Amino acid sequence: MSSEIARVAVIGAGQMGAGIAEVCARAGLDVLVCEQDTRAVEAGRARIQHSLDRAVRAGKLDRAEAGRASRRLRFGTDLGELSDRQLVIEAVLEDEQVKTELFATMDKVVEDPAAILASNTSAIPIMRLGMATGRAGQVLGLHFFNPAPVLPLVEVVGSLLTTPSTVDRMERFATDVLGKQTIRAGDRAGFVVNKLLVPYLLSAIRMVESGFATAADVDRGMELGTAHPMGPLRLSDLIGLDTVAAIAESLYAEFKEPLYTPPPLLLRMVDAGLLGKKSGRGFHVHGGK
Ligand SMILES: CC(=O)CC(=O)SCCNC(=O)CCNC(=O)[C@H](O)C(C)(C)COP(=O)(O)OP(=O)(O)OC[C@H]1O[C@@H](n2cnc3c(N)ncnc32)[C@H](O)[C@@H]1OP(=O)(O)O
Ligand SMILES: NC(=O)C1=CN([C@@H]2O[C@H](COP(=O)(O)OP(=O)(O)OC[C@H]3O[C@@H](n4cnc5c(N)ncnc54)[C@H](OP(=O)(O)O)[C@@H]3O)[C@@H](O)[C@H]2O)C=CC1
Repeated sequence: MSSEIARVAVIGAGQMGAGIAEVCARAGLDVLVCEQDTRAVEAGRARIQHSLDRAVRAGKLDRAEAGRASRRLRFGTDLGELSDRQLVIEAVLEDEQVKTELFATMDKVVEDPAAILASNTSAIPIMRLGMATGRAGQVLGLHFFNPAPVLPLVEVVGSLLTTPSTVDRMERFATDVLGKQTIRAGDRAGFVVNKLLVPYLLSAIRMVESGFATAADVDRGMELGTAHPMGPLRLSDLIGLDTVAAIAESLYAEFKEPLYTPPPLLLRMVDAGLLGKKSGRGFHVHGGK
């Protein structure tokens, strides 16, 4: 059944939306990428091209196949173009109001009543997104990991109202079509991975905030001492400090446990526009965005 999905859309072409769109195009799907304006479209297009070129340089992707993947991507700014899509994956910023408004619009615009609406949210309960639509049975979380073309996992999250056939179908789609590996997670803020990962990132930020250790030493400690590919401050910078703060807010709102509260240093860095890799500076300075 999963092979029936040929026409997908990805909304948002930031670091995750671009990565998910690339994964879908490389899997042979017809991909529409929607962004807010032409500036964001061009930034998203460049992000995907850069990543495809990188895969070609690394010998992971044939140049001709990269060209075919590029040609499977179409970009636009008009959500009306979603009308013929069979699956829409939302990957805009981690803001519940923005996402619920978008789900309501997607529901109106996508014509096929059997089409599936998915969110790449890091932590927002799927039920809230489903309830913004008239098809909560076909709304679920498809949570990719950064960088999406590289990391194999997709968390599949059904809400209380998502039909079991939707969850089964999307699990097969993620494995058989996209070549990912899946786990199922319950519909609680943060699902499985972020509920474990984010308190660790917040603890590392608290260590830096208190002067207990420097960001460089915390990162070196975890990289050299536990073989993590990147330490928690560098990883927070990769994710985006605005996104880390938003995930912490969702976790705290759901569980009311102090370990989920965003440290003031994190909030001040977000206020200052020090968002990590995407803004050029966070806990570390980054050469490229
Ligand atoms: C917040 C959420 O909701 C959920 C999340 O995503 S949590 C964050 C999860 N992500 C992580 O934990 C990332 C941890 N870090 C890593 O896995 C690695 O450091 C990394 C893959 C990002 C980079 O790996 P590295 O070995 O340091 O660098 P590098 O050698 O440049 O890259 C390794 C490979 O990834 C590829 N790669 C790295 N960044 C990439 C990107 N942004 N896009 C595409 N490909 C990328 C490289 O091309 C390279 O491919 P080859 O092995 O085929 O050459
Ligand atoms: N970063 C990560 O490691 C991971 C993030 N996620 C989740 O993926 C989603 C996207 O995150 P990420 O790609 O990192 O974020 P980015 O900041 O890289 O991209 C966010 C995207 O949302 C767009 N956007 C901003 N405001 C609006 C709006 N009002 N309406 C529509 N689109 C808007 C942005 O466009 P513009 O450029 O014009 O502002 C941009 O394309 C979030 O839900 C996040 O939690 C999931 C897994 C990992």
